[in-house]
Amino acid sequence: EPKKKKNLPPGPKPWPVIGSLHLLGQHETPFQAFTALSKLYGDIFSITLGATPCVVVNNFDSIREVLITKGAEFGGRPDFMRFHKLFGGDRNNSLALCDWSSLQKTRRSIARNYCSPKFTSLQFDYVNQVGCQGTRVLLEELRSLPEGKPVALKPMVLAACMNMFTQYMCSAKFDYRDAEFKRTVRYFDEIFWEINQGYAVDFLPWLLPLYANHMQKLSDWASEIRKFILARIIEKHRATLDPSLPPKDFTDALLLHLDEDPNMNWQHIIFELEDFLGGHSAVGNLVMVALAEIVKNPQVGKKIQAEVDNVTNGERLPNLSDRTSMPYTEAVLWETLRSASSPIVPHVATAETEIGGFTVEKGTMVFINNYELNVGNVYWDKPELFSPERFISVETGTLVKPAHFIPFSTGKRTCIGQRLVQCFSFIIIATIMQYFDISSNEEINLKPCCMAVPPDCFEIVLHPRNRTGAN
Ligand code: HEM
Repeated sequence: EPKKKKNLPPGPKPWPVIGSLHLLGQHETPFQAFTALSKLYGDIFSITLGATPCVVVNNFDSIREVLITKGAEFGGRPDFMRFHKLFGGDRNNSLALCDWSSLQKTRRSIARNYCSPKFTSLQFDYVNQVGCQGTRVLLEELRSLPEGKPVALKPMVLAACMNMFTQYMCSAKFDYRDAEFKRTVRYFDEIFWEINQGYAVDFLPWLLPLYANHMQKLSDWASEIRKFILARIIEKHRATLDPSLPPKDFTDALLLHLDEDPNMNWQHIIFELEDFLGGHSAVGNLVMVALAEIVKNPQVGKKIQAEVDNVTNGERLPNLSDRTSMPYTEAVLWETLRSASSPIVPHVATAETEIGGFTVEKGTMVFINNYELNVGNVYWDKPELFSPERFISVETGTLVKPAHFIPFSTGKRTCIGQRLVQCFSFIIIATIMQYFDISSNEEINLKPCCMAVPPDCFEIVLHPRNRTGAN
């Protein structure tokens, strides 16, 4: 049988050594550069970055083909040095940065129960309880601050999120003033900011010596975090674990699995827990971006307040059972996810395959241009506006999610934490807005294509609301 001729996607001709990396530098972010290049070369184009062959997919049909129809052929992840540094020298220790494997299948299935609780389950009630408790502590902290002064809200929001995660997954919580806890939350946030940046060194490994200090910092942060988790969380669990009882939390479930499954080792357990606890940084950063949008768009804050006042009658704090009656608040979170447009982790083709009829060779890195899905004129009316109303049906007043809106990706490597994100961020935003009007004395600049704000970011001014009849 004659060999079929390869029909590779069109794209810019690479230069020696750097490939087409310079083209990405012509825009504020690589994803904006991808959109510009797609106008020249089409929705599926190839580009060489350093020496790495890549394909960029820019429209919903081809994105669906990569993530769903052919998800099994695009289950790999890129081999960036930074990823190895963060995970004890091997990125396959990480749930999000590993290649697909049967180990990954096991790890995802242990996590699913805890991180994607069904809405009617006991687990879900527990998420609600933990989220409300954690938010009450945050509220007390915020109410004790001097009124009308700018405050660094981020460390407090992150501490609240971390306590929700440690309480939910490890039955442990910590004082905001506990120095080791504070430091751990800070290191997690440094790492979250870090993995949200793109670096030329990812594609030009020979630059590595120049980044020696930076890489060392990454390893150090990760090992400090590991020490905290071992000393302050795992040791106690191990001492009290009773294998004859059902696991009381995610940590127990992981430890029990260690005894039962020969494919799991001690390293896997620690890293899996670390990965999931790290999810609190994503929630905290999302909350900060949502607060920034509320400051920039004061009418949004007023509408959240009207909704939460109406639902709680000013007599109690909001909780997850209010979500269905608070579509606007929920829509603010969706609109935050849309406008921030956090990148989807690149996938890698594990075999030769095709996208939209174009050949994609084994080992090709595939970038999903979800920036285009989130802000393209083809998909949205006035995409540049922050308008939560776009997610609310005019006829029914309920939430509607367009199929092309996939902030957590889709398919076999879709985000495992999305339910927790939606639950915890809802309670925090609804509660803060119930108690405070917020503003800022500085101009807040948010980076496009990024859900992260820097560890030391903008300050917020909290003005207690005049809520007559409220407690
Ligand atoms: C604002 C918050 C978050 C956003 C926007 C987000 C988004 C995403 C996206 C786009 C992916 C990539 C999926 C793909 O490659 O196709 C992903 C993967 C993942 N996310 Fe999230 N995520 C968030 C928070 C969380 C949290 C809180 C957790 C943990 C509790 C979490 C756990 C994971 C894991 C484990 C993966 C890797 C799945 C795999 O590769 O098999 N995420 N997330």
